[in-house]
Amino acid sequence: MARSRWFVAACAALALAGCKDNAPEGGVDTAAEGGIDAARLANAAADTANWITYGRDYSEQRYSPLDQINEENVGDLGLAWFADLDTARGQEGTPLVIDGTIYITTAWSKVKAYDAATGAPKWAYDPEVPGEVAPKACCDVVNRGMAAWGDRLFMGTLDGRLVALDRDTGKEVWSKVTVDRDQPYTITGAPRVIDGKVIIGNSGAEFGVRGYVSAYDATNGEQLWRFYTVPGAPDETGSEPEYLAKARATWTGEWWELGGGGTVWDAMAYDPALDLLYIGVGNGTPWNQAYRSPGGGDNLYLSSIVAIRPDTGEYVWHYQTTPAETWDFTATQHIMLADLEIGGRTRQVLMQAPKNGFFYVLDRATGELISADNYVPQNWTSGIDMATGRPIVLPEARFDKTGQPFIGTPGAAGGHSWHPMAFNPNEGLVYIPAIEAAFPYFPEAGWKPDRKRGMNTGLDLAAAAMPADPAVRQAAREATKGALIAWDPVTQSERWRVPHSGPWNGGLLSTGGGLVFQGNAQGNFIAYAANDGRELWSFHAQTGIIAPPVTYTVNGEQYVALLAGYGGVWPLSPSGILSGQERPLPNVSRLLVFKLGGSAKLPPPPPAQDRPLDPPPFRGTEAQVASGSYSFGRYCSQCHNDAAVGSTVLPDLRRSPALENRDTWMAIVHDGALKDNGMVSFAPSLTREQIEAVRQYVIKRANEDKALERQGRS
Ligand SMILES: O=C(O)c1cc(C(=O)O)c2c(n1)C(=O)C(=O)c1cc(C(=O)O)[nH]c1-2
Ligand SMILES: [Ca+2]
Repeated sequence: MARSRWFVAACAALALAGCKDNAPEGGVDTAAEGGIDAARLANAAADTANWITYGRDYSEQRYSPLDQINEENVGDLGLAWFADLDTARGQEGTPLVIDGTIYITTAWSKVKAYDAATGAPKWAYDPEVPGEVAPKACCDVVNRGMAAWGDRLFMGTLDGRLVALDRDTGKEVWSKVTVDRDQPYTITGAPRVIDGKVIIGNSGAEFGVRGYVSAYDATNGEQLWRFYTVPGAPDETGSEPEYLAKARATWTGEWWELGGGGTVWDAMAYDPALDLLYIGVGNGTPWNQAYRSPGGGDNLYLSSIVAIRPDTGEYVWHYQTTPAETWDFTATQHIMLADLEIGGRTRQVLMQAPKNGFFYVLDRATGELISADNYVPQNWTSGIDMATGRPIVLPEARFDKTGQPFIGTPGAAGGHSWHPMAFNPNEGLVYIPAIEAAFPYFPEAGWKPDRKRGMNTGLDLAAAAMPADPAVRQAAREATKGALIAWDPVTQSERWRVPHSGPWNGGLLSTGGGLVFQGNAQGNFIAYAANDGRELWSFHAQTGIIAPPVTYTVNGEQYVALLAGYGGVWPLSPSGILSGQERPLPNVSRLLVFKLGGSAKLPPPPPAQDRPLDPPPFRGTEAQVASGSYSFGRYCSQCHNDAAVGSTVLPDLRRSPALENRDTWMAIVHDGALKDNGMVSFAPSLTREQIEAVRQYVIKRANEDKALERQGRS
């Protein structure tokens, strides 16, 4: 096939020496006139009016040169318009803005389009994800965004579809199921489009799946290639590509039974000149390596950054951040590309601040480790051995080997999660929405997987539950924080930081106006000075913010937009007392759009509707509490919080009216009365006796917390 129109255009636009013809024989060429094509995507960084791909451009820098809103005038920023959303779950999406229209994805994989200047709704799309899919999602029913190509938009749905929508009408053009629906796969991450190929990963490594990314033809949804991140069952040995055969030698036991993990659930980036697609690979299943790969081994390509050819899915290089990972240390975090002056020469680098707490700078052509240093405190490692590129792991951290509990820092939430970072080329800084939170890893002796319900971690999540002890709780609160960190990737050092009272804050935007924007758990959307972190402006959004902002122009006027709506893993799974919120904020999901002089007002916040903590008296037995506590940790705490100390996004079971009545509880937990809301039946995994024991456990927990509340010591 001759060089296609778009490709010549992209090369000309980029003036890239390395730009070469790599279109496959009979490959796709779906660039539409006036739509998004390769040239437009390659030029996205300079296209300040728009935000046409997840990370703003293929390098995922989330830096916009726009400077109409700047350090001098940001105090005049005000709400231009807002739109209420029809879900009250975590909003993590990055909007796309294309030629005056803003497109968002919300929780439950819904899509909406609005006039980007006025907020007039244009269309809405609902893929009608069945509520029953929710428990397959480890970390809320979230969606992070879309990709654009031609006159279409592409998104993954929580139930594993890749959907193509007509950008003008929101009508579905095609839809493909990208996963085995009998397995606990979901999709939360945004696809990317390269050369008419839609690249999409998936999620599920807390439960038991085999990770991969796939490419689909944007024209018709035909699958073009699939790249597995971990080797499959032994019967695949003969047919597997070399990179998987190499990986096979780094595993032992029967890892394929639970899939091995290695999901590509968030980060991707693309270098058009090198023609390399970078994917971030997640943790293993189960977390505890003693059960996953009992003889040890690096378990490639878990926790790795892998470079692949977007045309063919061919492996090029990899860098494993955490060999033999056992702490849920994903390397799925934001992958950002930049050209930096290091050691007197310009290096083409790839940067990542994955969960394990190291900030990595790699050569993105070769995967060579240039430097790494910790951006948050760590207690699992004493640093990186630069000769091998491997972390030096402290023996006590390997709970899988010692069989002893380990309180790890960073923990399973990571030093940084999916919340996007941002770059400022003028300051030479990467801004990191960092997390400082430990996790109690208690290995479970004699652990057995459950393929039907609940997480498969190989840990005893009940043994590590937060006790009703005010001193322990206070210590945990003090140790659980967040920060906006301005990181110099050349010197691997922190230039400044803004401390946050809680760990779970919003993704970032950096602008040519010398600003860094971030929302936080307290519900404040704040503009900081890019050079020293001074707070310059703030807006209260009535709900916690986790999503990253974007910026764009319409008719020459600059706007800043973001989704508000607290959720994601933190409000669902860790104890609700570790939110860092001064007062619990409800989920009020909205799209908020700001401009200079904007004067729109939000309606008054909804009244606090917390039911009082007023449980029935505890009349259960100690045996019930022991059984119920174990089941709660394994099956319930994923969504209803550690030790049942709820937050504001999902029902706080300590306050549930169903606690009063055994039959009501059974109708919900055993019979699945609320399955359409996501609360499925747990009968496949738990007997009626065990379900009743969970009720008794929650009643006991609620009474303990009520007693503390009375003493004013919760
Ligand atoms: O292993 C996986 O497949 C997987 C998927 C996801 C996801 O899709 O949201 C998360 C995680 N892991 C994870 O470890 C994690 O901390 C996490 C946080 C969030 C979130 O949206 O708040 N998702 C996920
Ligand atoms: Ca995970």
